[in-house]
Amino acid sequence: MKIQEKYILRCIELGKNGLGTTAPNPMVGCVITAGERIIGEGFTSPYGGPHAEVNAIHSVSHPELLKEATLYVSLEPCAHHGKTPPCTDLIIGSGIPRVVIGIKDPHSKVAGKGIAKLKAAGVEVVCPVLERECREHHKRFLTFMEKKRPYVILKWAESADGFIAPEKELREGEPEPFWISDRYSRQLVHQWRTEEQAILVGTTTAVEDNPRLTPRHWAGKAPLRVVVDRQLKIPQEYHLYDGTAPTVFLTETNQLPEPREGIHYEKIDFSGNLALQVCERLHELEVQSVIVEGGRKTLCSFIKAGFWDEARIFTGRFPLKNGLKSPEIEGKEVSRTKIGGDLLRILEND
Ligand SMILES: NC(=O)C1=CN([C@@H]2O[C@H](COP(=O)(O)OP(=O)(O)OC[C@H]3O[C@@H](n4cnc5c(N)ncnc54)[C@H](OP(=O)(O)O)[C@@H]3O)[C@@H](O)[C@H]2O)C=CC1
Ligand SMILES: Nc1c(N[C@@H]2O[C@H](COP(=O)(O)O)[C@@H](O)[C@H]2O)[nH]c(=O)[nH]c1=O
Ligand SMILES: [Zn+2]
Repeated sequence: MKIQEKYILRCIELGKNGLGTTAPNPMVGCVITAGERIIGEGFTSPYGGPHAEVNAIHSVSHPELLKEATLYVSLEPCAHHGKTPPCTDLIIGSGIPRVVIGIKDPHSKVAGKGIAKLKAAGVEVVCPVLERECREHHKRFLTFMEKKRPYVILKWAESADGFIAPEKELREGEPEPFWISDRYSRQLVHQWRTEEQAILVGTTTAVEDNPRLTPRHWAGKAPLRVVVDRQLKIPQEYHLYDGTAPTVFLTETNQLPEPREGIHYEKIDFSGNLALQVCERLHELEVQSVIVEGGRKTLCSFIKAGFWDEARIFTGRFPLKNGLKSPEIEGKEVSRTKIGGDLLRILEND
């Protein structure tokens, strides 16, 4: 079979339309070709809706062409009944003779069963194709399945001389964030918040900044707010208790306040490795990705445990001369971009 890698790249582009809405489902893309023409395309609908293959097959306006078509898909089609029926059944039923798959699905309910089912029905299958690109695209889902923890994105803003917060004297008055990065970076951060399932901060950040942690400057879904609060010292009149987004407090205390809508408490063990405890609990809660937005102690506990995948670091234009040092981190720098007056570096944990 002649495989056209460009159609798998197109699947990846299509799949990106599902960023932030499909989880815990993967954001799959699918292209159907007949000869040299694309006759159908689709991507995963928001969670609970049809999968990419179903949307692509239903987008074909001349279904008789399916008998000679090739279906390209970034991830192995499912073979099990989940919230929707198996995609393999629809592919086989529609008479598509060839399927080109980016990568196998590690989900225990699929893991090769989709490919086996297609082959058993006489469908010609090719897999993997552009494996590196498909793994990068499906990194959140794959990390969750393979490492049994969410994909972890560390994020902070540091001054030109490497501080993430000024000295206490500069922060008199109401608790609120001290802005180091500029408004363009802030908008980008709000976009990122809509792309991940959860956002996490440490106790001191919650107490000193009274953050909202919502994506107010970008349209999209607010992530689950997760706050480390061992002894529940964050005042209940703070924004994290305002009910504007579901919020989980990770605590060790049994004395929980009166229940409030959207506010949940999860007990974790604070005696050991915090990052490990957090990752295990988020895995149980089916959270596939989390942005850790500080502060220093919290970021350092994830770095020390090696539980991070990306670090997104803004460097502002101005020095602070003193204050709280930014975390020390080693990783492979994959990009450097100017965002307004700031420099954004992205590191990967290699
Ligand atoms: N520029 C930026 O991008 C950002 C700056 N900041 C700034 O950073 C400052 C806060 O940073 P920092 O003081 O390091 O505090 P953190 O926000 O990281 O919170 C640390 C606290 O969380 C609790 N905690 C319990 N166990 C652990 C553990 N194992 N690891 C980490 N924390 C644990 C502790 O509180 P307890 O003892 O009560 O249990 C600890 O003191 C603030 O001034 C904030 O404004 C914050 C975020 C981003
Ligand atoms: N100071 C600082 C950041 N601070 C982070 O943003 C949180 C505030 O979020 P919100 O209340 O939703 O606006 C704050 O608690 C901390 O986690 N972020 C940045 O991109 N740049 C900055 O200079
Ligand atoms: Zn499916």
